Amino acid sequence: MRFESLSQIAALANTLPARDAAARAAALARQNSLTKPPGSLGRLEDLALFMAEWRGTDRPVITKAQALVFAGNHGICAQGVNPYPQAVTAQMVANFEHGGAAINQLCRANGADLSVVALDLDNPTADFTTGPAMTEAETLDAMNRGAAAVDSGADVLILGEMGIGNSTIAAALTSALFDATPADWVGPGTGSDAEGIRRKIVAIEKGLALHGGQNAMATLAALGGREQAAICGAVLAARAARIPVILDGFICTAAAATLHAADPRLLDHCVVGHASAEPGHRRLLAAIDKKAIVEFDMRLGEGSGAALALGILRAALECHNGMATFGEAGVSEA
Ligand SMILES: Cc1cc2ncn([C@H]3O[C@H](COP(=O)(O)O)[C@@H](O)[C@H]3O)c2cc1C
Ligand SMILES: O=C(O)c1cccnc1
Repeated sequence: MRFESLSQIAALANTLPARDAAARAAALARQNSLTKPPGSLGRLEDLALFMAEWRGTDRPVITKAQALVFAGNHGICAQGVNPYPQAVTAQMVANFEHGGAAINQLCRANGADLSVVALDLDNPTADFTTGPAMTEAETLDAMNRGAAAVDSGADVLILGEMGIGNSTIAAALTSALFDATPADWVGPGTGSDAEGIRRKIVAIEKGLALHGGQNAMATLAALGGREQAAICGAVLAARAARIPVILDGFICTAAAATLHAADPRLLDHCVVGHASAEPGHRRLLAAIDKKAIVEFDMRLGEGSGAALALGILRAALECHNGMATFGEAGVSEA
């Protein structure tokens, strides 16, 4: 999949694959024949049907789970919005590569193959308080790198991000896309105090004054960053290959929410792994009408909440595929 222009993105909702209603119906029929009262596995049943309708089979399996973490650096750090220095982005990329980060452990625990894609870390995007963060060409390049990283042989894709300062980027995007009250979207990120949070709000207000009122993809270019654009590219490439996606916390979901603002159908194949403790995430989940799989008071990023939720998804499919039917087990029905 290659993106040539930002103005073509919204219309992809008309041409990309849609849910397979027949596979979903067949999976539901199986589910209702399994040795349990109908619906008694709650959201595990919803997840199995979600996998069925995107994989196009009544017995979906996860043979290969791919996890992708995109990393980028941000000019907005010049506004003092980040407690940690920008150098931490590259240092954490090295940590991912050496297996020392939380995401490495959560991928191993839940059976995902992790790749990290560092996007021009030595060349941060522009400070959006003084001009657009990215040109259209830079945005498209990052989207294409995100799309190219997707393994079309995967059965599920976990997405995450690393980029010091990007909790401000996420709140800027959600303010511009959903409602222009930055104070409703900003939070501590890695640990900003009240003064730091005030600096975030001021920076976002300046960004909205300069770049507000544009369409969703132009907003991504003006206020977003490379890892946000790469997440959008990966979400779309996954859709083209009918690969369901697990989004992570506030920052990852805010990136993908750009696509929702372009056309809500573009996120039909995405679930949200966890509800982050970053306060804007709850509000964002309501705005895009999605319910997180788990709520574990995590606020890390890196794809950590999505990787944790992969374990739940695997459990859902073990039940769906492995349980006996009433007939097979000789159990009496109601
Ligand atoms: C050691 C470390 C590991 C991380 N892993 C993810 N993040 C998370 O924190 C950053 C966003 O927060 P802020 O906007 O406050 O900079 C992102 O890089 C995000 O992935 C980390 C942050 C740190 C410091
Ligand atoms: O929810 C997130 O994605 C998040 C929250 C704080 C810091 N980094 C990421």
